Amino acid sequence: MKIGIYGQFYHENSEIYIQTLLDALQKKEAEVVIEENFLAIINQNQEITKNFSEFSTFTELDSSFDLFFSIGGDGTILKAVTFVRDLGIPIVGINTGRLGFLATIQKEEMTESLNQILDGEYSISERSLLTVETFPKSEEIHPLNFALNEVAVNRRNTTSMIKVETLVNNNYLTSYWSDGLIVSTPTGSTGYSLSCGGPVIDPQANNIVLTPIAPHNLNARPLVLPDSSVLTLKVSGRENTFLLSMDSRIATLDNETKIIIKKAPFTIQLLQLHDDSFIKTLRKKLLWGEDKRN
Ligand SMILES: NC(=O)c1ccc[n+]([C@@H]2O[C@H](COP(=O)([O-])OP(=O)(O)OC[C@H]3O[C@@H](n4cnc5c(N)ncnc54)[C@H](O)[C@@H]3O)[C@@H](O)[C@H]2O)c1
Ligand SMILES: Nc1ncnc2c1ncn2[C@@H]1O[C@H](COP(=O)(O)OP(=O)(O)OP(=O)(O)O)[C@@H](O)[C@H]1O
Repeated sequence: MKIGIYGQFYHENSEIYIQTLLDALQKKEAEVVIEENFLAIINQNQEITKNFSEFSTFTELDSSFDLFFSIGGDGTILKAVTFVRDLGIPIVGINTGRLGFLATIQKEEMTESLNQILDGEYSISERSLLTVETFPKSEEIHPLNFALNEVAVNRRNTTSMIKVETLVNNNYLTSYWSDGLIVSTPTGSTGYSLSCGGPVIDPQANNIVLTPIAPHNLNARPLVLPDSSVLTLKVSGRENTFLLSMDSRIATLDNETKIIIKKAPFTIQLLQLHDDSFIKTLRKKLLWGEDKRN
């Protein structure tokens, strides 16, 4: 069994979870490869007797890996996606962060969950992504021109609204006068899009959602589309530039840049324990069903 491990940060209670994971993998005689910066942080903070192999970029990973563990919160999982990309390696999120909406394992249930996973007792939740192309081409967005949660355009360095001219499959839809516009996947529908009034979309639904950010056109509402839709955006406004975000990554683009957003040709496999489900996550993380009247 060949395992990749990635984390962004190390804080007071990381040690126990990292050691628990390494011990469980050692018991299974797994080959463990740790992202080089994370390995350096671990070595600075805790005694590790074994010399682990390390990787630094996507190019050093391949489909021979069986699992890819992300130790942190959702932000760390989003960064882990930039290593795994289209390799089809199942991602296992261990939540040592705050919300941990995307995580597979909550730290309190780590040992039991790890045993199930290493015994193959899990399923895969396949998640669609979005890709972005711009004209003129922006080197800033490449090579990570994809997003698991959402692609968004936002005003930059101004309190003035931007205008987001939006076409769906080359048919003019509308121009959003707003702080910005979110194009979200089902996975991202519980992230930024939800905070801006977007709907929750089951990850198995083949949809995307356009959610405007504080739209001034008061009749503007989130729009759910088939994920086969190709979107063309063109931003203008008082400032000469605007922000394009892909999950946690941002780029500054010039007004009038043509942005093409469509479904990515690859998916991300999020590992899911047998007794977990999206519905259960809604209850656990968004506290659905917690109404005292129930
Ligand atoms: N106002 C907002 O709600 C807002 C603003 C910016 C970004 N975000 C989200 O944060 C993501 C980046 O995560 P980060 O940790 O780097 O940023 P962060 O540190 O600002 O945390 C954003 C919060 O959103 C949660 N989150 C991220 N993806 C989620 C998802 N798919 N479903 C439910 N909650 C999710 C994270 O757990 C975290 O609590 C973006 O992709 C975007 O979806 C939300
Ligand atoms: N800029 C930072 N500097 C230091 N530690 C950070 C920083 N950002 C996040 N962390 C810590 O690193 C861990 C992983 O961060 P990550 O962004 O993945 O999770 P989070 O955003 O805190 O949690 P979640 O995304 O699940 O709400 C978290 O426990 C968090 O406390």
